[in-house]
Amino acid sequence: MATDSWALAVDEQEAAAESVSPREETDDSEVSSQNNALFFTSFPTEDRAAQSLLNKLIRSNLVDTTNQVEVLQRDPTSPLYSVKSFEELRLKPQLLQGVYAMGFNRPSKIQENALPMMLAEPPQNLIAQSQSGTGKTAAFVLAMLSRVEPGNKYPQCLCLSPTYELALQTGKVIEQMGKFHPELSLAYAVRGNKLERGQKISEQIVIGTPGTVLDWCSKLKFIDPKKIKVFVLDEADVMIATQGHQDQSIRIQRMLPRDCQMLLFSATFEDSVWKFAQKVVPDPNIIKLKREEETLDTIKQYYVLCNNRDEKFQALCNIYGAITIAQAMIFCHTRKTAGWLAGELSKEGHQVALLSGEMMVEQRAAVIERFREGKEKVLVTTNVCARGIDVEQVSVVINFDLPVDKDGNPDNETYLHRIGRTGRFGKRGLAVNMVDSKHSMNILNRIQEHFNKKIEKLDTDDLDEIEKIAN
Ligand SMILES: Nc1ncnc2c1ncn2[C@@H]1O[C@H](COP(=O)(O)OP(=O)(O)OP(=O)(O)O)[C@@H](O)[C@H]1O
Repeated sequence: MATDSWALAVDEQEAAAESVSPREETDDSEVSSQNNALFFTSFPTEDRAAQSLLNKLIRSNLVDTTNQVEVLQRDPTSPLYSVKSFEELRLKPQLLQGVYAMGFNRPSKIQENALPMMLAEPPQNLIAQSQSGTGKTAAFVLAMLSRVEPGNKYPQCLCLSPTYELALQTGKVIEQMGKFHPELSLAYAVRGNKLERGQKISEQIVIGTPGTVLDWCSKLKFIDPKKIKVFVLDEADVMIATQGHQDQSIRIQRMLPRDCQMLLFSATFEDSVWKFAQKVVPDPNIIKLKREEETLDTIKQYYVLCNNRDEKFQALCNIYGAITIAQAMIFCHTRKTAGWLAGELSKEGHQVALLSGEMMVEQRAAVIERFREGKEKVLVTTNVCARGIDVEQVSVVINFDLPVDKDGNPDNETYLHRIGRTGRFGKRGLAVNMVDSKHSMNILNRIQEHFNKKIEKLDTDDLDEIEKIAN
């Protein structure tokens, strides 16, 4: 594909429209004098004595942070492996405190490799790929927190997320990691955060979705883009490959100073997107995975043969009947199927949450929050939730429908992001794909070929077999 025609055409199909809903980008820049305390955060200092004790316990390993992670962080073939400690990464003391308070013992591979590049002087650009759930967010958040000058009360770091709920999630990570830096503050440039016209914001870090950030930088002038030192694109490939996001991101980039540091992160980069990224980011450092490294061995992948939707539902019930599932995410192709499935699961007595693209972004964020808190154990969704969402307890991902693009071809990137909602940071995960036709078997085979990874067949009528895969 030529680099100038790489952008995906606006997707006509409902399913693709879900992948990144444009909803959060519509008309979110109205000006009002509403109270926005929710969207502006300064970082409080906590009880330091208690915190320092906790830090010591964590460092001395008296507070357990799952054995599995410990083991993987010592395995050179694991993406969590690291030879360095956080101290060796030369983070500021307040950030070290933040990192340890979050329960992190050692950096992951991407953190160990990317941080020195991101913190080098003079600042260097970076395009980085690392598997889902391996700590990319923490990596670029630490870079931003390291680069801001707290005494300067204006935005210096700008981070773009493709969706409202991801922006909120990343914002929470910034707040947690920066909480020992009381003089730092964060603004959320998202739909619903309405400011007085003419206001200049004083927060040093801004996290937001592209449409709102663009308005804040241009039309509304809440941010002076010329003062931005670090520009982060999270889920960079989807930002580049989605027409609306791409236009907005490029327009923001053009307003930034020439020497502004650009950091692009994602778990996946389709070839044409990767080439484009290299074109728009001057002299980047590059961290790229080989194709066979993209999938995580900690996520076991299976498929189930069915003949129709009802059989897929029955297979799902059998899985639930055989194994204990902490929390599950189930992906459907359309809102309609997601709605139907959520209804059927509820009838079976499951606590189900439904999340799809037609919901208001605030509603979507609330649904995710309830799911994160464990109020619902099953989240039925579409591609709108395929990326980035980090809920530790998700032990199973079900592809009720396999991910396909608008031409009906396998959407390998979405597949990887969907199954990556489980198996976060060394946890074990299970991904089950429902295959209901020759066509979907063909899709599955092509996904296997793409990643050169065998997806095993599972007979869901055999309860013993299901039990085995969960062990
Ligand atoms: N060094 C670390 N030690 C322990 N846990 C960590 C560390 N770094 C990150 N984590 C945790 O691992 C989980 C996954 O991290 P994160 O969300 O940053 O992954 P990601 O690579 O951005 O994933 P995705 O590709 O899905 O967006 C989070 O819950 C995070 O708190």
